[in-house]
Amino acid sequence: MGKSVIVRDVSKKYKLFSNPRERLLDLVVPGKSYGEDFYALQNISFDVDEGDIVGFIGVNGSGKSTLSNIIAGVVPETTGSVEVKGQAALIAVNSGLDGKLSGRENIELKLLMLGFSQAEINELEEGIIEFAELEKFIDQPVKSYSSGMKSRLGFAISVNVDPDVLLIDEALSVGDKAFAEKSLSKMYEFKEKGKTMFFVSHSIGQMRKFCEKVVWLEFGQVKEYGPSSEVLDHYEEFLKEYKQMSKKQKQEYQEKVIKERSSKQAAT
Ligand SMILES: Nc1ncnc2c1ncn2[C@@H]1O[C@H](COP(=O)(O)OP(=O)(O)OP(=O)(O)O)[C@@H](O)[C@H]1O
Repeated sequence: MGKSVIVRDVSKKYKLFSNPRERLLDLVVPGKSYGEDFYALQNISFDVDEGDIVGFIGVNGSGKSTLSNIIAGVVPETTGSVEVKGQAALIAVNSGLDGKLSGRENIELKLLMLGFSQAEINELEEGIIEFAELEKFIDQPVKSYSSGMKSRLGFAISVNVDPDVLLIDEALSVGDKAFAEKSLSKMYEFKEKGKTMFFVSHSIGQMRKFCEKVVWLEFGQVKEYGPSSEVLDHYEEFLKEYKQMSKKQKQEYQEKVIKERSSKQAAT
């Protein structure tokens, strides 16, 4: 079996500004940099085989969504590289939908951007609307949709384009149970077809059931990558302690992890 996704030394740097003025100065003053560099991801590397189902876990702010967005090609990496064999599609709450456009227009726009012809779009459109259960609302602007409706639309588009790599970012946590079950069975269908999938969730139970491997991200770095049962056992142990921490202790813990990581990087 070949490699499906190769992530090499990927870092994502954001600039953090303490006020709007600083952001503006950074934009307009030539040759000077304002704000503070912040690495949402730092030197991430791992490989995924074709047909693997990989979960991303980690506490809030660990970089799970940033990494999914980079693999999907929605957000560019600052340094490093990501190779994806075939086409990747991301399903995330609110991702890639334009609120001003109707549901139907969003479907058409997304498919056009993915390179489908008008004839192919016509063929796919009704199936997507039906899967999303949005027949009555499909010509309303997406900004009037509930988060569950948006998530159903995003899910329906992404699974119906039949991508080689599917990334699902918390999309099953919103919306109703019946749709979540329908989505899950679609995901099992993908699994049967041997597609590569990434799954971001805070639900360890869902992840145990569905994922074979898990990447545990800790504030921008890979803490562990391996068979899901093993990594999830370790993560659960960690969470027990982490949940006991006060807000201040959590902050200090995060700062310590980032500091250690940065000094390790500086030393290499
Ligand atoms: N556009 C941005 N500008 C600045 N910082 C950002 C931006 N996007 C994300 N970040 C920061 O990067 C870090 C990682 O965010 P990310 O959303 O990837 O984490 P996550 O693990 O998905 O979190 P959660 O579980 O809360 O969804 C966070 O500290 C976040 O504040």
